[in-house]
Parts: sequence; C-alpha cells; structure tokens
Amino acid sequence: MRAYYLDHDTGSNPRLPHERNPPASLTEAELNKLGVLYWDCSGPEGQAKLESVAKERGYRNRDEVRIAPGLLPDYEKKIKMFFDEHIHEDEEIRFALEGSGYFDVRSQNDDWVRIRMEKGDLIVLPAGIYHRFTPDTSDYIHVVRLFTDAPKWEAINRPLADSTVARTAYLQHTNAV
Ligand SMILES: CSCCC(=O)/C(O)=C/O
Ligand SMILES: [Fe+2]
Repeated sequence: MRAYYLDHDTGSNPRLPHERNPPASLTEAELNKLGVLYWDCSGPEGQAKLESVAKERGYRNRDEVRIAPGLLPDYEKKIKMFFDEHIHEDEEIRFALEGSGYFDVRSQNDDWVRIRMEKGDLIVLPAGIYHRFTPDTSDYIHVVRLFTDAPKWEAINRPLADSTVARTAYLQHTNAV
C-alpha cells in the first residue's frame, strides 16, 4: 500500500498514477486520521491476519469480485459508477487477492488522496468518507469484499450524500480526532 496526494491533472487517464512532483506521501497515521485503516496481509501469515481482523471487527460475510473486462458483468458501467465520488452508509472493507488498483479518498481539506492497493493489502474505508475507485493500467484486480451483514453495494453520490447521517457522523468523528 502506498498513499499520496493526487496531482491536479484531471484531464488525462485516471488509471495513471498521478503522483505530484515532488511526490507527497501520507503515512499510515495520517490515513488513520481520515478513518482509513490498513493491514499488510501479504506473506505466509497473511490469511491468518485477515481472519483475525475479520473476527475482531465482526465481518461475518464476504464475497469475491474480479474487476476486469470480460470478468465483471457490465464492466464499463460499473467502472464508471465506482469512479463517481460517493459514500456508503457502512464501512467498505476490501482485501486484494491479486492485481492492483486505486482507491481515492478525500482529505480533510477536500484534496484527493490516492491509495494504491496491491496483493495482500487489506483496507477499511469508514462510513461517510467521500471516495472512488479506479483500476490501474493493468486492468485487473481480484478482491474479497467483507461485510458485517449481508453483502450489499449501495453508493450515495456527492452532493446528495452531504445531508446523510453517515456523512454528518463521519465529519463529527474526523473533526474530533
Ligand atoms: C475494488 S472493489 C469495487 C469498488 C467498490 O466496491 C467501491 O465501493 C468503490 O468505491
Ligand atoms: Fe465505494
């Protein structure tokens, strides 16, 4: 996992890294302040660590999805949906089994922070954080989606989400830390 502030080039391919020059990285502690959690579950102990985080945080359900042309039904439509800035009313928990891609989350100043996901990365995006997802130029990522409840994917786009309970609670929480 690597996290950094995105450059301001909104015109070119979002699947490119879009690092600033010079690069502006975030530490894990800075991500934590946004409510984003991360675990490195690569290596021989990785599966056990994933299971222990899932148990501790009550993630009882899971499914798998391959985000790639020909593997994900309605690929183009879904990619567009994932890249629309949105929130969820629950945490978004993703574990990368193979491949890579980018989650972008908004900082407290409303800048984009890019989180590069690769095999073995486990991340939690808190309920109410504005974010989006794009594949990278490899066009392949295989993820486990974990859920505390039944699997669901319901996004509320910006600015509609501004007035939701999840967004208000998120702002209260991040302003308090
Ligand atoms: C990489 S998992 C698919 C994207 C997704 O579920 C989501 O909510 C993106 O924000
Ligand atoms: Fe999402």
